Order: sequence, then C-alpha cells, then structure tokens
Amino acid sequence: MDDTVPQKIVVHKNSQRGVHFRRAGPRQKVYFSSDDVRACIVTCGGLCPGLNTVIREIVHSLDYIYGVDKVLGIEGGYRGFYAKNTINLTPKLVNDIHKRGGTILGTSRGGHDTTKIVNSIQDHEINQVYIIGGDGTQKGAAVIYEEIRRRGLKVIVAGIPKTIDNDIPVIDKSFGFDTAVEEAQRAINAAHVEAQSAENGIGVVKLMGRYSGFIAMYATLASRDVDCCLIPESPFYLEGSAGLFEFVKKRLREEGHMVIVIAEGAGQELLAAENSHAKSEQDASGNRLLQDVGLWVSHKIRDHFEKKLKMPITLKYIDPTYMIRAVPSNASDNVYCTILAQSCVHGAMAGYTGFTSGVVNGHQTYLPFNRITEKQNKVVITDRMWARLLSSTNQPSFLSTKDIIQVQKKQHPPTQLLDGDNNGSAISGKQSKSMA
Ligand SMILES: Nc1ncnc2c1ncn2[C@@H]1O[C@H](COP(=O)(O)OP(=O)(O)O)[C@@H](O)[C@H]1O
Ligand SMILES: O=P(O)(O)OC[C@H]1O[C@](O)(COP(=O)(O)O)[C@@H](O)[C@@H]1O
Repeated sequence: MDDTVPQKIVVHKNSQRGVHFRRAGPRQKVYFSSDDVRACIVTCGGLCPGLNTVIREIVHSLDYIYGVDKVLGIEGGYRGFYAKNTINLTPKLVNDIHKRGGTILGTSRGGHDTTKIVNSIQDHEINQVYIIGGDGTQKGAAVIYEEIRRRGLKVIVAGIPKTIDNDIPVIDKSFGFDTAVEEAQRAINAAHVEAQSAENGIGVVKLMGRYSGFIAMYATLASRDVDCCLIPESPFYLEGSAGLFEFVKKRLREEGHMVIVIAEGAGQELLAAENSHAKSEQDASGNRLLQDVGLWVSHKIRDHFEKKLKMPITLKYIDPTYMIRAVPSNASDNVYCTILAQSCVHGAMAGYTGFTSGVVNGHQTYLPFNRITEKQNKVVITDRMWARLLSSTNQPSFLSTKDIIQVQKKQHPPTQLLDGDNNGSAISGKQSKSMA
C-alpha cells in the first residue's frame, strides 16, 4: 500500500447546524492513472429507487470525466463475486437504466464470504470496488477493505449508502427516500378514496420501515389524508380510553371515515406478545423477519367494531410496500444520486479508500464505513417533526409523561458524537448478524 495519510475524523455538535464534520477524510491513498483503472460495481441488500441511477452515474463519471472504460458489473450482490459472471458496463449500456426501478445488476442478502470476494477481486485484477447498499452492505465493505489491506493489495473500496427506510445515521438522507414518500401518496390516496366512499370506511396502509418510521411519518405529513400514523419508535396500544380503538371510534363518529398509516416495524412487540411461541425468523443477512402488522391491526379493528361493538365498518387494507420500492427514482432523487455517485468516483480517483460517500449538512463528505454502521437513525418522538405530525393528525401520542422521560433518556444519550465516544452506546437493530 502506498502512502498512508492518517486523519483524525472529528464529528461535533454545532447548536446551529446539528452534526458537523471537519476533515472527515478517509485514511489511505491509492493512486492510479486512468488507463490502469479496472473498476467494478455491486449492489447488495433490499431494493431502493435510484440504484440504477447510481450505477449509471458511476459508469458515466468514470468514463466521461476520467476516461476509465473498464467497469465490470457484479451480478446478484456479494455472492456474485464468486458465484456469477460479470458484465461489462459501458456508458451506452447504462444510458437509460435510471428510468427503470430495481438494479440491472441484481442484488441479494447473505453470501458475504470475504475470502472468496477478495480472491475474486484479485482474479479479475479489479482495483476500484464500488459497493452500493445499506448498513449490512457497508459492514461487508469494511470487512473487504480490511482484508484488502491485510493482503497489501492496491485496491480502492468505496461505498454509497442505500436504504429506502432512511435509517442510516449521520448523512442528511438516503437516496430513494423522497421517491418512496412520493409513491406512498398514491396508496394513501387510494385508501382515502375507498374509506370516504363507504359507511364507516377505514383505510389501512402499510409502508416500509423495519426499525424506523421515516417513510410513514413523511408520507403522513405530506398527505394530510391520514388520521393516524403508527411507527416502530412510538409504541401504541389498542384498548382503553387513549388507545387506538377509542380514537378510531371518535374519528368515525366525527368524520365518517379514516385512514391509518402503519410502518411495517410498528407494534411488533404486540404481535410477539400474542404469539409468544412463534420462532423469530431471520433473512439470509440476519435481519429479523417481521410479522404483518397491517393485517394484524386490520383484523383487530374488524373484530373490535363488528364483533364486540356490533358496529358495521368497511375496512380496506392496502400493502403497497414492494410496489413503492420498485419504482424508478424521481427527479430530486436522480439529482441526489448523481451527486453521490460523482463524488464517490472523485474520491476514488483522488486515491481515497475505505470510505462511503454521503451528504452531511448539505456538504459532500467521505465517511469511514463505521460512521454509518455503528448506529441506526430513528424518528425521535420527542422532537419537533413527530410533534408536527401529532398536531397535524390530532392522533393520540400513546405516551404517558413517564414514557416521555424514558424516551428522552434513551434518545438523547449524554455523549456527543465525538470520535470513539459513541461506540459503546450504539443502538443496532441488526445486532450480531449471522453470515450466510
Ligand atoms: N456484519 C456484516 N459483515 C459482513 N457482511 C455483512 C454484514 N452484515 C450484512 N452483510 C452482507 O451485506 C449484504 C447486505 O446486507 P443486508 O442486511 O441484507 O442489507 P442492507 O445492506 O440493505 O442492510 C448481504 O450480502 C450480507 O451478507
Ligand atoms: O427485500 P426483503 O428481504 O423482503 O426485505 C424487506 C425489507 O427491506 C427494506 O425495504 C430495506 O431494508 P434494507 O435497508 O436492509 O435493504 C425494509 O424496509 C424491508 O423491511
């Protein structure tokens, strides 16, 4: 490895602007002339609008800006390095792909075998690896980077963070999130039309958000047709005077119809309590598989109103989750993907490695992988945005004063985001993943 440039990454809180970065530079420099670059791109984890746009922009930037024309696409996620063929990515081939959802390279969960992956990188004589994916993927990228260093290879590893859930910390937002919020409006609108047209009509819409309710929160705020938004960060309950059933009854009495938006990770503890023998299952990457809370809450509401209260309702449950995830990125996400991809290529061509490309407080930064994998971004239910949502829907907060104090303690740990300080207190929704 040629010259090593150790840099201290300082992250501090600035009262005006939140988290702010100084000299957030990665550590190694690995220089190449354009003629020598042989790059590859891989996409891993769940789908997200904008993946194709990022692939397109990496290929275009490498070719148009730096004259690099040897770019391989690794098919099918990490396991594609050792189990599949590669494809040559040319500017012409990728020209129109941003108009399509998904990823032209394919993706997968599990299958991260570091030795096989790095062997394959060596066999293909690849010296720039662009890795697009969520926190699991970026953890995988960090391991590949360490193995490359251990073997003393002259190979750059650069990441671009992806998750539709917007739960990657530090960065301003994840690409694809805006598109997801926009697309969710169509489902909410359909639920509203259905509910409005029936007697005691209730529309229930499930949106993605495994551990965080950002899509549900922003989709609710954007729509104005939503009467109640339920997210993983804000536990809710059904019975009692401040519970969901009572609120539904009140809204039906006042308005004659209502719409509930529920993030897929909400209320999982209620389902688990009812189903205590059910084995908790995981996907190939070690992510917990969720039970269908939308279906569950729909059944509960039906049972309560029709069987217990003998009150007729018309409930329609809409699950648009995969339809939302499959759409192409919208205009603003396309621009955002372009910024991330171009900056990532500039970083790699400037010789940096072991970084992921992200926008922080409006500034393009290169972040070490661990910065974005050590915790997860969550909706802070004692912050203004959630308060705005509560005011907008006028739904119950489902919280007592004691709960609020506990939430504040949990969500505002005393330590600031200074280097090394937050490792111990990191919250991880995907703890101790088992590798496939
Ligand atoms: N801790 C880890 N170390 C190495 N690889 C990992 C780790 N966690 C996940 N991966 C790999 O990253 C890929 C994507 O992870 P996954 O959790 O499915 O999606 P995401 O990247 O969107 O979080 C998978 O191939 C998985 O094997
Ligand atoms: O694609 P799968 O395996 O069904 O996973 C669905 C999950 O993927 C997500 O869309 C995003 O998860 P990742 O960030 O891990 O890719 C979640 O919202 C959802 O729970």
